Amino acid sequence: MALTADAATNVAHVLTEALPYIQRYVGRTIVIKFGGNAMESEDVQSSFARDVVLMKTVGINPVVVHGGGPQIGSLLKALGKESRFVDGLRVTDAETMDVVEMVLGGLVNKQIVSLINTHGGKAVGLTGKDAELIRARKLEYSRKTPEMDVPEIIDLGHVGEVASIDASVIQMLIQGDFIPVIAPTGVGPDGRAYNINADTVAGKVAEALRAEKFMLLTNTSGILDKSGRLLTGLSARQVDELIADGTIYGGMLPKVRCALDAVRGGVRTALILDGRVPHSVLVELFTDEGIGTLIRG
Ligand SMILES: Nc1ncnc2c1ncn2[C@@H]1O[C@H](COP(=O)(O)OP(=O)(O)O)[C@@H](O)[C@H]1O
Ligand SMILES: CC(=O)N[C@@H](CCC(=O)OP(=O)(O)O)C(=O)O
Repeated sequence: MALTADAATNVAHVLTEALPYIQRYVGRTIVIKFGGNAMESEDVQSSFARDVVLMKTVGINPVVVHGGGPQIGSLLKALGKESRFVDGLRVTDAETMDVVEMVLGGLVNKQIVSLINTHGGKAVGLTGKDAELIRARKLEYSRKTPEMDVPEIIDLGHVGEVASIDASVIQMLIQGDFIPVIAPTGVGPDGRAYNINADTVAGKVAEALRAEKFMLLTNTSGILDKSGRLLTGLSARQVDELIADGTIYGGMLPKVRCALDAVRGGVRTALILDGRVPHSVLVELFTDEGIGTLIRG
């Protein structure tokens, strides 16, 4: 059945609105962090994969870094192990580290790779161990509240921080028209695996690639204020205030911190947006309105 004249005008409007954005982003790299919470529905995974393939098809270079926190939690639970978090970071003993590698590098990574390929893309899955893409060291974690005289040191086990990113393998894949899909596990100097927060890895990858845009897809419409309203744009100072008064907490902490680091490290824009909304990546990239919270340096 043919479109009505009104519907045809709407379709034409959407397509032409996208043109200047496509022209702006052609040849540029966009790093997308796909969070474990956002990826829980099959529809969302599928629409995400289509968006990524569409980007690549029009000449943009998407690089995917995924999470998988809830998926790690489910397997740990099935194995009778409890998950414990400190400020959004999973306390990772040796057994947990094995599960993290299995779930992130195996299950979740291959699921995303396979979906992108089903939609006509050429995705290649990597962990930090592949070509030593993500070199890591143990994260020495400490925190201090106003009531404490000295900072409290907390041993998070096999949790790492990024020492360096070797972007050469990613660049090679981009040039070969592949879509890199990266799991956030790092490798230490002794070959040991480290569990790194996926937001942190994605931010460092975006910096190393000097990405045009860094998009963090999560399970809220962006950063919300105390009454649940979306904050559409935040400066570094506003972020500090929202952390200090407890509005930003838990899993949102690594997200805002790495978004800030990324924009300070040369990424043009960082955004936190709702990955549960189908095609949120395309709406953000190709429409005048955009969605989510924009983080400024
Ligand atoms: N100010 C805030 N606005 C929105 N979400 C927040 C805020 N502070 C904390 N959060 C929490 O952060 C969560 C997102 O982080 P996380 O669960 O780690 O997601 P992901 O799996 O996508 O990385 C939200 O679901 C919410 O519970
Ligand atoms: C150290 C640490 O906390 N690592 C995370 C890695 C996965 C992740 O970050 O996944 P999401 O993006 O889905 O939360 C974890 O073990 O859950």
